[in-house]
Amino acid sequence: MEEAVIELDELRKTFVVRRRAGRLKRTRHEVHAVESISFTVPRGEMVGYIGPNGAGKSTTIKMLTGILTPSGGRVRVAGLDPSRERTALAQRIGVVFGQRTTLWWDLPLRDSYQLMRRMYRIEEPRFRKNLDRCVDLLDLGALLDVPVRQLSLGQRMRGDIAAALLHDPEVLYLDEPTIGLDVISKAKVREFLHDLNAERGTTVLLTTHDLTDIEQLCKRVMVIDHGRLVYDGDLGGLHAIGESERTLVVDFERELPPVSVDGARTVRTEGPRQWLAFPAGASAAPVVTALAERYPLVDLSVREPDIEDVIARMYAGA
Ligand SMILES: Nc1ncnc2c1ncn2[C@@H]1O[C@H](COP(=O)(O)OP(=O)(O)OP(=O)(O)O)[C@@H](O)[C@H]1O
Repeated sequence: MEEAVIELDELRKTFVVRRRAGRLKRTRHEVHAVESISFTVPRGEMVGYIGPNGAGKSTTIKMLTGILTPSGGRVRVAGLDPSRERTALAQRIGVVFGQRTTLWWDLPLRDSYQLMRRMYRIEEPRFRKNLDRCVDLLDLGALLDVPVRQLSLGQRMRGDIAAALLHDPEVLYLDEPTIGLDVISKAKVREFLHDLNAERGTTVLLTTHDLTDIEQLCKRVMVIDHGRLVYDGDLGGLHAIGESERTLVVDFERELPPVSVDGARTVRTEGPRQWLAFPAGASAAPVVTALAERYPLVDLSVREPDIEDVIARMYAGA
């Protein structure tokens, strides 16, 4: 059997919050952020961990890193109990939060990496090797002497990914690694993660709102909602359950009544622009051909369903 690197067994986290109720009174509420989640991730797998806002994703990741202590259940990462053995675990995992940086704002990237080397006690040859590899594959050469605050979001994200990998972690948690990035930066980050997983066998748990990240990187996706695991399988299966749709955004030469073509339906019109929905599993080509034959097209683009949409449909169909 494949070795499990991440193991969760009926893991729970409840927060107690006190709210003001009147001038002096405070009432006590329990927030069940994670309610009995169980799953395992074998070594070398790259898994998507998705769900709507407030579903419990960050709380799970915080328990996997040891930042938060579970209220119940069991968690093991690389054979360690994260909250009890947090220091030992830190040597085995890497974490990247898209919305925050672990780098020193006023220091050049190079100096941040030196500080990481000391914090993680990485021997010089290993540090050199890993840094050279990241600099090469993430295109960081020209940025090493730039203070972090002067980097663009995409450059900073690449810098953060490198920082998380200098100590050769077996497991990498990525929380929204492509958020706010342009198309080229997204592609660069995805290609790097793909190669990292393929070449080094790093186990990756990826949280994202961008379904294309999952499509391009993960065979397996887990969906969490209201603190519970509601799906564990491949993305195709998720689309099938949710009967999700992609949207063709079409600009015509002039304002038209809602157009009609086989395989798609107009869901919105605004001036010369119309939005046509079609099944996510189908090709856009026949719809585009039919449109081009019958209507004066100026431009078009395809919009992927977002995760909220897929999950909402999953419930609607259930
Ligand atoms: N420290 C805390 N104290 C009280 N409630 C909390 C705390 N942290 C999270 N929560 C609550 O727990 C629930 C799950 O939050 P969590 O941040 O894990 O969701 P998420 O899936 O990561 O959401 P997002 O996609 O918005 O980041 C939410 O209802 C949130 O308000």
